[in-house]
Amino acid sequence: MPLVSGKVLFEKANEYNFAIGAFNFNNMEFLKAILDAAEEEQAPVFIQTTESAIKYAGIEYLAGMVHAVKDKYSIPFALHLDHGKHVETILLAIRHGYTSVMIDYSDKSYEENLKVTKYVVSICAALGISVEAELGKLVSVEDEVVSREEVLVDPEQAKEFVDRTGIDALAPAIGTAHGAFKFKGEPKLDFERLKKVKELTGIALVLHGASGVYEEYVEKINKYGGDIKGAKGVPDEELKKAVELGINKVNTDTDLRLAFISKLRELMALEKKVIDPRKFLKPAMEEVKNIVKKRIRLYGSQGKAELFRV
Ligand SMILES: O=C(CO)COP(=O)(O)O
Ligand SMILES: O=C[C@H](O)COP(=O)(O)O
Ligand SMILES: [Zn+2]
Ligand SMILES: [Zn+2]
Repeated sequence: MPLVSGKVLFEKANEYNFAIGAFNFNNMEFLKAILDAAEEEQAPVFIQTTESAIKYAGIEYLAGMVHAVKDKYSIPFALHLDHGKHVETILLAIRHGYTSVMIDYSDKSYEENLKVTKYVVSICAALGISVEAELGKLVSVEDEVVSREEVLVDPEQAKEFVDRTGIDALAPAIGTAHGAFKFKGEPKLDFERLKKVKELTGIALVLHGASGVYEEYVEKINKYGGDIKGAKGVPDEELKKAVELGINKVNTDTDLRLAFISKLRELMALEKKVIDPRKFLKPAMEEVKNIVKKRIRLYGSQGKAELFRV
């Protein structure tokens, strides 16, 4: 199956109540690991790049690789721009064949977010490209001086935002944060808020900052020379509940990084004579593939490629 619009993925996941994995990549190793894993699981998937990924590799490389390999895969997948902070990047992504974009004006005023998101939707709608936007701020609320009301999504405002912009998917801030240090104390997602947003909008919802930050990787990294003590993520049970309550796309980047780096650190520490990068990168890539498969099963999207073959 060729690249598909994110619209198709969002619609089906919303209709059938499951979540599609969205995984970030910056290079060939991650891209191949993600697509191979999704193919083996027969799961639809979003492969996504941030602006900093584009800065790192160049969009020609990132999009070029995707377009070069797309026909090798039978699963439906979308090439998505993650956290597009500038309209220029949205246009760049469109020119390079991205089939889905996120316009992230969540750190600007509500009115500005509304205006720019609406503009992006007007462009993308004509091209059949899906648009994701974000409301609220992705900070771990417990270590904020500000109150939950100030940083988390306001469900009534979410409804108005969705109605006025015509977006395909919304990322509501419900207490998760990006990176390996999400919570100081107990993980706490605001499920009541999530439920309300779903009830009021009915739209496909996206969970950012969803990585599990699994102990095995954190321990291995610390054991072989790293120092990420105190790293903590979203427990699998919480994530499952979020999916049950209406999350349809789950963004994971940190877990892939942890899987990759833990293997790399281990091998670099143990294999002192090896200088062929592939001897390190191949097992690290396998580790990424394993975590992607595990996450796909957790969201309930394994085998769901079937739904798209009509
Ligand atoms: O939200 C993300 C990318 O947009 C990634 O979140 P994690 O840092 O939890 O993997
Ligand atoms: O927001 C998502 C990422 O986890 C951060 O990615 P980045 O380092 O490519 O900007
Ligand atoms: Zn954001
Ligand atoms: Zn994110």
